[in-house]
Amino acid sequence: MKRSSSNSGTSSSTVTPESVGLSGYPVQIVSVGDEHSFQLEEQNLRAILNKNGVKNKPVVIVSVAGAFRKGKSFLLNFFIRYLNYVMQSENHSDYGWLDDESMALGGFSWRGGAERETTGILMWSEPFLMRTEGGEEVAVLLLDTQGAFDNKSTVKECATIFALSTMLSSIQVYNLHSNIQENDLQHLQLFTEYGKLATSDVSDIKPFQSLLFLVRDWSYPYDYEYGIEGGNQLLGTFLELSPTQHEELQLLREHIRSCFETIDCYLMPHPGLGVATNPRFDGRLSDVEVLFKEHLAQLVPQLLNQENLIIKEISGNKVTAQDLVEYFKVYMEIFKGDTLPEPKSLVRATAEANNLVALTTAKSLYTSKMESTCGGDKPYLNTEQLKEAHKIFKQQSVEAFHSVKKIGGAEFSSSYLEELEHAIDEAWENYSSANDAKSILRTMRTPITLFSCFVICYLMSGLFAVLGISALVSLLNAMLLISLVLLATWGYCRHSGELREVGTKIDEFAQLVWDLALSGPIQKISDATFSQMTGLSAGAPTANISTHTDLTSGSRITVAGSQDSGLRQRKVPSTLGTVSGS
Ligand SMILES: Nc1nc2c(ncn2[C@@H]2O[C@H](COP(=O)(O)OP(=O)(O)OP(=O)(O)O)[C@@H](O)[C@H]2O)c(=O)[nH]1
Ligand SMILES: [Mg+2]
Repeated sequence: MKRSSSNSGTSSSTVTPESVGLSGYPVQIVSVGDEHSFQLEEQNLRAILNKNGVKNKPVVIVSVAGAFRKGKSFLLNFFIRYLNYVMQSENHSDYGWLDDESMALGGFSWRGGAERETTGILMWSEPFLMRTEGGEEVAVLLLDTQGAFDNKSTVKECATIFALSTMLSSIQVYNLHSNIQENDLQHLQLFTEYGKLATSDVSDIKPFQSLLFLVRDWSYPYDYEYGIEGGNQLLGTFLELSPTQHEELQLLREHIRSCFETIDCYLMPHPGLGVATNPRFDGRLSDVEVLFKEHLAQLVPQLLNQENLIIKEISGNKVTAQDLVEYFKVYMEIFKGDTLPEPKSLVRATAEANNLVALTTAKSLYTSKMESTCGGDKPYLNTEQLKEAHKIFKQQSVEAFHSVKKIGGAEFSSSYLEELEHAIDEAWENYSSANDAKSILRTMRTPITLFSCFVICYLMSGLFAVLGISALVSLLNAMLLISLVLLATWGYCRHSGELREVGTKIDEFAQLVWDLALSGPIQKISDATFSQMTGLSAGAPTANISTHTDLTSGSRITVAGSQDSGLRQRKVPSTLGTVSGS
């Protein structure tokens, strides 16, 4: 996983993570190519999200976005300090997390100076495994983003970074400076349109979860005091709808409120000139204004303590770390164009990823069950039992697919369902032939058949010789010879790996002989053994109740169902709601 190196700024220190004892480091996951194009660093992203112990965990994604040079990375590093402290402390308490006033601030690269520092989008290399208030273990991911409105980025570039981080985060911190301005809302315009479309049919799902307007260097505490109360009063005024407002402003405010589950505002005091203008400032708290520290101590837990962690959800489904890769890929595709995507193509992109994730999850359910039933190291399984297992696991997999709420409607999902069933049927072919290969009978069928022919011909020719029917004797001798030659040739082909077609032809011939002449009697012997052992007459379907062993847990399952299928007959919902499914 490639770590990102901090730009060699013209001014003060950029404190490296290891210099402050951090084992994690910033990883570039979206880089800016020439021509202002964006590139997903998929390998880097997978290296973080596909880690064992992380990939199946629901994710909390905290992103900080906004104008450049406004302390975004600086703030994120206090998030890192807080999360590390809580993870390492006794019973995960955050008490005293800011006590160390002499420690320099490391993590995402930050520094003073006029030139921008952060480019693209970076993710902290170590997800923080935390427990939510409900006790669910989640992976907390931190995203640092390229600042907007600098002299090197196009408007589209800034809007794309902001859009990507908003689409992908569960908590978007919108980092503003000194006040909330009307144009700050313009950035949210795209989401209001997207939000309307994405939730058009299901009003109880909001497309985005938490948006925090974080106003840095707030200088009017006499109007609205520092903190979340003052901030939400300011926000209330700012987002207020009034009849005298222009319709456009009214619509924007209405839609913003309808897009985010929670919208808050926090007013942060100025950290002091030592922070803002001292080129040698290294982030130690002893150089920071007391009031700023006090509000850090309030703001950061407000976002990150376990009661406030917000799990990323898309169309009502929790997103796991490995799902997130699919969403990143689809969104990167859609933002690749020269212009910002239309809201409806954003909805389509989300629907694609949402269905893809449902398909991948359902498919891995099938393969994990089949692996534990007839995987590589499992012994040969009777074909009928294996077929039954396949049917049951396929049914469960389809049900799992349908259980995920979908965006885009049943029509859109049907192609993914077909793809899932096709993939399962393909996998079934492999499992069934792999299982066959384990059956001695199957692998040795050709030599067993040829050798049985040889013995039968030998015995028969002896019998007919005694009876004096010479024509049959010579015929049987010829057949005996042929089976011997075929057996020797087959052995050579298998051993040397040459003349494969000849070997296959001999297998086909032996299969034919087996089906015609041998399988019947052998089947009778095995049925007799089966009824001897179970007291049941083999093969006859039991009226309406079929029992089978749940081949994963080994427990016996009795299912009501038609005589021959032994399957739970369950009607699969035919259509799904446009946004939320069955
Ligand atoms: N005035 C002020 N300066 C701050 C604040 N927080 C950090 N800084 C300073 O702002 C400068 C930039 O900090 P960064 O964290 O690199 O800013 P950024 O927003 O990540 O900048 P880009 O990566 O270029 O987008 C540093 O000198 C910080 O010390 C704040 O709340 N107010
Ligand atoms: Mg930065």
